[in-house]
Amino acid sequence: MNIENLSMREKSLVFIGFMGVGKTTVAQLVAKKLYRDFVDIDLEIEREFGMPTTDIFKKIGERKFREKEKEYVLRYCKQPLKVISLGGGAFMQEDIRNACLKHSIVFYLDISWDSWKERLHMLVDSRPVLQDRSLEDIEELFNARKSTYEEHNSKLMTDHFNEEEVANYIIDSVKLAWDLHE
Ligand SMILES: Nc1ncnc2c1ncn2[C@@H]1O[C@H](COP(=O)(O)OP(=O)(O)OP(=O)(O)O)[C@@H](O)[C@H]1O
Ligand SMILES: O=C(O)C1=C[C@@H](O)[C@@H](O)[C@H](O)C1
Ligand SMILES: [Mg+2]
Repeated sequence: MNIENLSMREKSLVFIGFMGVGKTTVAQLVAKKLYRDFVDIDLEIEREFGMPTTDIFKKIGERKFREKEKEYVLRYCKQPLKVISLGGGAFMQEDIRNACLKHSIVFYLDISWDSWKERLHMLVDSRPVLQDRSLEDIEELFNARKSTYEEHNSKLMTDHFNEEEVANYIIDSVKLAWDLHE
């Protein structure tokens, strides 16, 4: 497969955004509705190491996690017909951004800080980056990452939509893009 020549319809869909915004949940739904393979980069890394992300960070280190993250994203984003959810920090790596923007269609799921902080209690145990940080520090990280996520092909503010509504919106906008580029 010549990856340089993927058509708009063949390109994989990649979800980016802050941790807990719903990338994994929505990507899984979108994959199902479009009959595509779903790939979650965090899950791929966890499978390889045989342990949850929190343990990978503790026992092997964030650096190795980030290397693996890059390896998996660069591999999958070039393949056709996948729906891929990235980890919340993946897009901070320039090589990942460049590869995704070149080979796939990048959807940025955004959320306001006020809505996001209501989810913190559900996330903290499984997201090592949130552990041992004050709410102020987390808000700073949330704001600091925003400008990097702004390098996308399409964006949705998800505050007032449930998972199903977000997935349906994405599918409608993907279909529109396919039609426009035909
Ligand atoms: N639109 C939504 N409205 C309300 N809750 C949502 C929505 N989307 C996802 N959630 C919930 O938020 C939590 C986090 O979602 P999810 O794991 O999909 O986030 P994520 O973006 O993949 O995070 P990470 O970057 O850490 O992988 C889940 O409990 C999920 O059910
Ligand atoms: O935002 C982040 O830096 C992270 C988000 C998660 O998806 C995982 O990739 C990991 O916990 C790091
Ligand atoms: Mg996820």
